Amino acid sequence: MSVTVRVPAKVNVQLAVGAARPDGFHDLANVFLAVGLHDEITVTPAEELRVTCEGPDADQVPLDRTNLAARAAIALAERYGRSPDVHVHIAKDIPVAGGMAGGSADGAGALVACDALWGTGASREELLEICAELGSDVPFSLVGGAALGVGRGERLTPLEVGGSFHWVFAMAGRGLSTPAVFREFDRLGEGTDIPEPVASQELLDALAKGDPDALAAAVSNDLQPAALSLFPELAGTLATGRAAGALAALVSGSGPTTAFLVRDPESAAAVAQALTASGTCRTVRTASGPAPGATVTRH
Ligand SMILES: C[C@](O)(CO)[C@H](O)COP(=O)(O)OP(=O)(O)OC[C@H]1O[C@@H](n2ccc(N)nc2=O)[C@H](O)[C@@H]1O
Ligand SMILES: Nc1ncnc2c1ncn2[C@@H]1O[C@H](COP(=O)(O)OP(=O)(O)OP(=O)(O)O)[C@@H](O)[C@H]1O
Repeated sequence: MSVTVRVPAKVNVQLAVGAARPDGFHDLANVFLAVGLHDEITVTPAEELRVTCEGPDADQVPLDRTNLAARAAIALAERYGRSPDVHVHIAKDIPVAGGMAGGSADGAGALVACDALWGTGASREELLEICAELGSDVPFSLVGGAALGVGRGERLTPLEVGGSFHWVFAMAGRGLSTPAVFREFDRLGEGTDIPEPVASQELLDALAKGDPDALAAAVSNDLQPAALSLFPELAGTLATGRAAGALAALVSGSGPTTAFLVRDPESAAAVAQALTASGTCRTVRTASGPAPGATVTRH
């Protein structure tokens, strides 16, 4: 018997970042949109907890107990006083260390899968609490759709979205460490007054209307200057997508994946082709959002 769960990647259509808190984290106004790029997590009863991974980036995924999927299984097992002895298999399509919440997706997926396999009957609130302990992005990977995250990004309010938005994503040749990007944000902001992060009303209205032009005018990412400072070549990728007709071009979360909002699938194909031809990125993918959160696909 095994359970398979499908979990989406995310792009941050707004990422407003406040000053560093005493605990080292930053308060955020984080507007998440789940997009149709997925990891699939399968859990099967086993002699002991073990993790395997397949996919283009599999060699970069830790297979020990630091893997977020393993940590999720352990956290749920501890809460229910049982052993976490499962084989967790990750079919990985979300780029690793790409700013698209790949590890977080696997954490949320393993949690939902183990919950179903073990029949723990945990409430949604309990699962979200465990997600928040695992990482700031993990609760959103569970709920999907679109949501505003405040605090570290873990306190979510679901958002209404009036249509589907089309995106092109350019994956870079190497990853960026999320803590390093936040540290660079702190360094670049030294000596300046950093305002409280707030969600943009224009952006929320654009999402609610499903209006890509209005969304393009409102997207923002306060981590982008820090990501570009650590990875200057991304500027060329952003310029290539803009020149090919993207309505907006931005770094996804902490990067280095770059995200291009486009009007329709035809425009997506043109932008994807230009990015591929430019040789400024490793892989190019198209996807649309919102996409549903962690979903059991086989039980
Ligand atoms: C950049 C984003 O992906 C945007 O959605 C998230 O804010 C990062 O979420 P995540 O990868 O789940 O991050 P966590 O595992 O919670 O934290 C990793 C590290 O990122 C930094 N971090 C993360 C979230 C936050 N609100 N402030 C931070 O400063 C901290 O250095 C932390 O040690
Ligand atoms: N299941 C997992 N998949 C990928 N990386 C994992 C996983 N578990 C732990 N990690 C570790 O987490 C690091 C960050 O990987 P991840 O793919 O989650 O980054 P990310 O997508 O940039 O995250 P975010 O967008 O949430 O900031 C990796 O370099 C790896 O060492």
